Amino acid sequence: MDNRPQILITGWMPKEGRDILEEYCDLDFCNSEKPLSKTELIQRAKNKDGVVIFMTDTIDKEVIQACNNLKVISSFGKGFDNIDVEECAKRGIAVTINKNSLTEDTADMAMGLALANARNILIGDSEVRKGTTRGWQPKKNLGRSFNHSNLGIIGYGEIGKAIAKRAKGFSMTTYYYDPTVESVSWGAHKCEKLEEMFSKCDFIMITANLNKNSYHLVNRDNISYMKQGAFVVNVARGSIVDEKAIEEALDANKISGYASDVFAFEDKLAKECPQYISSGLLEKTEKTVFTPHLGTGTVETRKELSISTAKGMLSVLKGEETEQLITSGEANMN
Ligand SMILES: O=C(O)[C@H](O)CO
Repeated sequence: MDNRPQILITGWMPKEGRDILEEYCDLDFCNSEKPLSKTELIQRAKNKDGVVIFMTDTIDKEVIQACNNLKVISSFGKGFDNIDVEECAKRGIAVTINKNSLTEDTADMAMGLALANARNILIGDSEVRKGTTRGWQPKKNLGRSFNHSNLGIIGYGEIGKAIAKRAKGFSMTTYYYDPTVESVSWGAHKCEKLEEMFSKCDFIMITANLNKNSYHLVNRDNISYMKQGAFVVNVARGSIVDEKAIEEALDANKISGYASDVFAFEDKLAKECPQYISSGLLEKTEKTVFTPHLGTGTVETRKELSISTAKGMLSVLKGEETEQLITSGEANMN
């Protein structure tokens, strides 16, 4: 790097990553938790060599075309459904993501959501706080066992495998659906068809990338193959499920629960662009558990993400190889 590259960081990012970048680059750091508007984003990114972006930014064709000096976009995360990767590839802009930094915490979150949902942890918490319980009762709030159940994982990448590792500790039998992966790690059984997996599993966990193949992958048709009373857990992207179909399946008692950290309203790819979670889902407090995209929300993981994002960007700027690089919008499901 002859001249110091000019880098925009579009939002707040832990100091550790900024320090790494600052050694080699000049930073324009938006120290804010509120995403930049498209106009502000273009304004600040257009003369930069690199941009660190977050899942709340939309890097579409218009942004990419307006920033014709850009050499690298580094996402502070793993998902890249908010970036027009094909347009980047066409224009020779490198895109880096974080393949491993968030694996373990996201897998923990999936297990936590499943347990909270199936074991009525939030309902119990609410009763204790309201003083509407006498403590132990013989048949009130009975949940379903998580241990020794059948688990189905959609998307068997790093997060899927980290969930399967945890499932072993719960003595679960694990299946996965991922056409791009052949793996027997953690004793998981591959299912060629989603319907086949659905028909076997008590818990379904979604960890796949959102792209045009996985959009509404869990839909009205294939929910009908799910075991009566199954639980669905989503730590990937809201639009991988058809939220309306989930709502109907809960109403019909086809499934017992939906626990999700992610929502269609967050997704740039969502065709229907909902404003928020439907009131129909929100009202089902006994059957649903929701968290506001906290899968990577630990001090440790956010720090690790900042370091790894900075390193990914520097590798590109220095012309070094990095496994963080992605080149096509149709990368596999992991
Ligand atoms: O894809 C990701 O990186 C996460 O969902 C955002 O924290």
